[in-house]
Amino acid sequence: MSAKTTSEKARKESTAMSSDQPHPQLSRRRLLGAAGAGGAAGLALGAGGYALAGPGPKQSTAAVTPATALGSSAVPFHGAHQAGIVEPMQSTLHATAFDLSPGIGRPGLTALMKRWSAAAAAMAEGRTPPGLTDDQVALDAGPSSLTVTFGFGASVFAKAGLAAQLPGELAALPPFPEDRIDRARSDGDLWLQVCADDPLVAFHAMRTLQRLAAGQAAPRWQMTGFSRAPGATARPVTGRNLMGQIDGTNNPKPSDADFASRVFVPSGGRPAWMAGGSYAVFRRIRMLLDDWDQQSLTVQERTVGRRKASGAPLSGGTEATPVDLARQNADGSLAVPGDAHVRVAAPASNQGAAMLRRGYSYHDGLRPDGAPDAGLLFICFQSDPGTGFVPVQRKLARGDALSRFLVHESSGLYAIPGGAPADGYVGQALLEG
Ligand SMILES: C=CC1=C(C)c2cc3[nH]c(cc4nc(cc5[nH]c(cc1n2)c(C)c5CCC(=O)O)C(CCC(=O)O)=C4C)c(C)c3C=C
Ligand SMILES: [Fe+2]
Repeated sequence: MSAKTTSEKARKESTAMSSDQPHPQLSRRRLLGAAGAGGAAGLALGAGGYALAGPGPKQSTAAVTPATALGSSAVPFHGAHQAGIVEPMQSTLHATAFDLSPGIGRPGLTALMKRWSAAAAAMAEGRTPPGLTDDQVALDAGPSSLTVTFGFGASVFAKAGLAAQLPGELAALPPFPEDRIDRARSDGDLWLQVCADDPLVAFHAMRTLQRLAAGQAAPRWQMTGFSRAPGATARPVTGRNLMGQIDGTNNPKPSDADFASRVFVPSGGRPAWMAGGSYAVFRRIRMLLDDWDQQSLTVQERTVGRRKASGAPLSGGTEATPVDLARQNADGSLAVPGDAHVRVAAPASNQGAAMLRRGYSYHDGLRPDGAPDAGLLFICFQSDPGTGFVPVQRKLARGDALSRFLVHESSGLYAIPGGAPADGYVGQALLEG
């Protein structure tokens, strides 16, 4: 099987982030060959010791032979969808927004997307990207499941002379009650989500892409997030957020019949250049952890609607048991309280609205009052934010018990084009359409 076929097949087989089973998505990650240059075959074991199928990607002579399965694990850059959406979350995130430099226009944006795509593809295989003297920050490491996901903000379309191509789905998010959005740390013409299982690999990729943009796009804001390190738990489990909750259980799963239509714009959808793409909502949500930590376990569990230790719904069962929103306690009260987060956010409470969440924790030290500047870099992907994030957040902002412990501080909405073809670049259908 060719590397391309392997990559496309693996993408189709991708599944959602949370599971208490060995993660099927790990089959999409491949080990770079240990034999060095020239496209050596993939190794037999993947991250966590799961079997991996197919040959490894070709390596240039500049490729490093990594020491461990974690470092060797590679996620293909090319495919029908961009990488970094359905893959299991890596442990480090850099989210960066850029603004185009004045006068760059469509030719400059096209050149930048070509350069960025070539660099991301090379780094995803553990190769030094073309066009730069490498800073050697990741010199000793393999790709460590590096993914780079590119997005276009609404503001880039007019700047690039592409106003007619602006999707209606990129209309500004409405203001939500209690929002405290810092516009300087929001929006942006371009958005990059860089994720990897090694912090130095993630930093190197983010920094390399920033250097490649010099003169054409300048960083507007940059944030760093973290998730669980691979291997920290005895078996793959759903991650926890900084409030201590198991977070990600009820994400849409690729095995759901409507998964693709919820997350991706179909081929034949509008606009045509977004086929295979998605829309990402980004929110920096600070947690009032000092207040949260003062609540009893009972209050904390009733706030979310799930047990803190196990993630099981208050209506009973285990983490995997569907939430029974109708279930009553012996005294006739609702087992899952009326304002519990899982009730208010559930598709059943929002005309079926759903999104694929892929958020990362952040911790940026202390605020002036001594409270932790910490929370969740909430990221979600959906085929239409108007039937995903927007109605759910509208409802949460009005009547969610968890919102009393949260402050939304920055916000962004980005069109995530479909994946780059093997010989192409991300955004090609827009920029050459
Ligand atoms: C607008 C969408 C959402 C925002 C913003 C949001 C913030 C947020 N959520 C948690 C913690 C949990 N969320 C959980 C479930 C859950 N959350 C949303 C949406 C938003 N959350 C949805 C659609 C769901 C699934 C609801 C369902 O169908 O059951 C959970 C429970 C476990 C899980 O299913 O993932 C937790 C815990 C935090 C801490 C937070 C902001 C910081
Ligand atoms: Fe949530």
